[in-house]
Amino acid sequence: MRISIFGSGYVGLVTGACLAEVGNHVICVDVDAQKVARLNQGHVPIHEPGLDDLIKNNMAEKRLEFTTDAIKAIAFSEVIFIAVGTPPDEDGSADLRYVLAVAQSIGQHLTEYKAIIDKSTVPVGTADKVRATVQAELNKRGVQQRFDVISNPEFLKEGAAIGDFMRPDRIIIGADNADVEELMHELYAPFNRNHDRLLIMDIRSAELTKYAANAMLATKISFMNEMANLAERVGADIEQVRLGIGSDPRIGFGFIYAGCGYGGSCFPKDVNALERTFREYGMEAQLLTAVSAVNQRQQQVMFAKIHNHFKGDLQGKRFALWGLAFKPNTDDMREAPSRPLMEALWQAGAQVQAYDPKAMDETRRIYGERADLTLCDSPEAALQGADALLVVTEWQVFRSPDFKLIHSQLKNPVIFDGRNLYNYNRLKKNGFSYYAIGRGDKV
Ligand SMILES: NC(=O)c1ccc[n+]([C@@H]2O[C@H](COP(=O)([O-])OP(=O)(O)OC[C@H]3O[C@@H](n4cnc5c(N)ncnc54)[C@H](O)[C@@H]3O)[C@@H](O)[C@H]2O)c1
Ligand SMILES: O=c1ccn([C@@H]2O[C@H](COP(=O)(O)OP(=O)(O)O[C@H]3O[C@H](CO)[C@@H](O)[C@H](O)[C@H]3O)[C@@H](O)[C@H]2O)c(=O)[nH]1
Repeated sequence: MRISIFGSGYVGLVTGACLAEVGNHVICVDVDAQKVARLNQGHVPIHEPGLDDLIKNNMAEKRLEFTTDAIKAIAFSEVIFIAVGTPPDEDGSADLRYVLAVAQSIGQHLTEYKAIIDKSTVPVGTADKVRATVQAELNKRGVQQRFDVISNPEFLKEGAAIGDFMRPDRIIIGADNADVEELMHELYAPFNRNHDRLLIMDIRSAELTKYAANAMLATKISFMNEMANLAERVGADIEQVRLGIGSDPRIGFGFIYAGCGYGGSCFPKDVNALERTFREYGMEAQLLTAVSAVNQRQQQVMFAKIHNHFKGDLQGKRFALWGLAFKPNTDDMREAPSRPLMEALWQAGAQVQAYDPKAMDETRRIYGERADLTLCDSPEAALQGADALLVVTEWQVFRSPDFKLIHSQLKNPVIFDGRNLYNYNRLKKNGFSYYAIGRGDKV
């Protein structure tokens, strides 16, 4: 098929590369001319495992191209994906201005039938707004032209995005007629060979499914974080509780890891946006309000433990910080728990010596040069002369470190582990002060 994709971010690039990989001809459009120029030179702006090769190979095979030329992309394609950002507005609701700008542009240039597929995460009712925006532009031009709007929310996880797209658990399609259902079956056939992964439903249900999925996952995490805080008080170990409850298949092991809070570009924003949707309809989202509040508090828990350990005196202290990205296998720092932690430490007069396998450039971009932040070349370099080690992101490389080396490099053998990576008793036995999340240390 001939496909165009508006938005060359995480979702647009992965969608474009994967659809090109199975033989489609894909044009990716972005308004960021610099990004497009760099993509055309083979420079992929994000770290996502496998994405570089997929993009380069498909560009070389001339199945994938990048442009700022929306008119060319609209004219070329039978199917148009909208995969632009839907960042939070001031009140927490999803800002639809980028989605509707694409819809407007489609309406201005539509000359033959197109299927418009919304892949961005958008509140219930957005497909209607997209349809109305396109139609208004057609009306202005006095053009009568049929088009369809389809909801097809994306469920990829950063760091595992290619696998998620190529081998999806499910492909949600919100459609309102049989022709587009058939078109969607054809589009997704290469990803749908062994089991039928397509779940076709009405458009509003598809739009709500996306928010409900993220809100459920965020709820599981906040629930466990709340339990972890209780576990500390009552002398229980959340890691044992996790194993104990996860083995009940009705609960499952996924997304029940306690830690220093969830981050990323999706959970915080989508939980808030869903809460706003409740309010818009005169309802109160009691559970979701609590899920967000628990997460915000959880992002402060590591700092509270550090503050208590050092009896409030953090002025001039130095901290080795392992992990800046919001999760492993990405360089994405959006809403990363490392950020409020570093900012609180700086506020208290402390210095940070940080290392992350992929997010160093992004950290430099966000914070620039500052005297209280040193970006180190290795996890070991970050340790030198530090008063304690803080583990914020569970990169594989941090899982089995050389504890003797850590002991010798740190000024004090103290570890604050925001991801419960280490053996609590062994570290205590080896002379470390070890603070994890929900593991019995009543600081
Ligand atoms: N990042 C994820 O893991 C993920 C997963 C599932 C769903 N989503 C959702 O998908 C959407 C996109 O997320 P993302 O992380 O890829 O965003 P992103 O911020 O990484 O990328 C969005 C891109 O859209 C471009 N853009 C803005 N206006 C445009 C226009 N009019 N025409 C063409 N391009 C335009 C921007 O320049 C940017 O490059 C959001 O709604 C998000 O909630 C994200
Ligand atoms: O048990 C867990 C699992 C995750 N996290 C944290 O939760 C955040 C989000 O993790 P994850 O869901 O793996 O990453 P995302 O790439 O943000 O993916 C989520 O958000 C995407 C955007 O909507 C959806 O497409 C995905 O299905 C959904 O998992 C990260 O900070 C994790 O550290 C925990 O604290 N405990």
